[in-house]
Amino acid sequence: MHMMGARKEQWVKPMAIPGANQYTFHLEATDIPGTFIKDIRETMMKVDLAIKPGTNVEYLAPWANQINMALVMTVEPRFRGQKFMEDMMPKVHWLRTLFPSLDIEVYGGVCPDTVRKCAEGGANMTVSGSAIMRSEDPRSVINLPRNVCSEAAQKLSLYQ
Ligand SMILES: O=C(CO)[C@@H](O)[C@H](O)COP(=O)(O)O
Repeated sequence: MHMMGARKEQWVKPMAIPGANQYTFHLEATDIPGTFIKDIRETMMKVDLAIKPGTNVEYLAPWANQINMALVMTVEPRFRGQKFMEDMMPKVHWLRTLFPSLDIEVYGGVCPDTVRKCAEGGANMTVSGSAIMRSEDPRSVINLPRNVCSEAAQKLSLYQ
């Protein structure tokens, strides 16, 4: 679950009870990320921490060892079909360098033309909405990130 609305704290247990297994919240939306992480962890869900395009990635670093995944948003949260913000890739690369085993996701405007940039930056997970819905071959759009991310991860590990 990627929670973008207000009062996300109140939804932790209602999401866990029917079976959600991961809970993504935005760093910008809480003053108490540590408490929130602990509350999610207690439900046995994975903890994922997201940052919006305007947020400095260094604010995420103190929490990186307590989460399962960092989500670097490449559009402003809200609307489908926005343009991929390539200038977010340095954030992904910075996180990958500091936290080599952290899952890093990119979300927003990810399509066959942009997925390689995400993977080369260091993302190992991507989310696509519009690209799949608009494609005449949605299966290939779904499969491509898996192949591209795994190739890029191999290359990145060769350079380390
Ligand atoms: O939900 C959001 C952002 O909050 C939408 O921007 C889209 O769901 C992102 O996916 P794409 O359509 O850009 O792939």
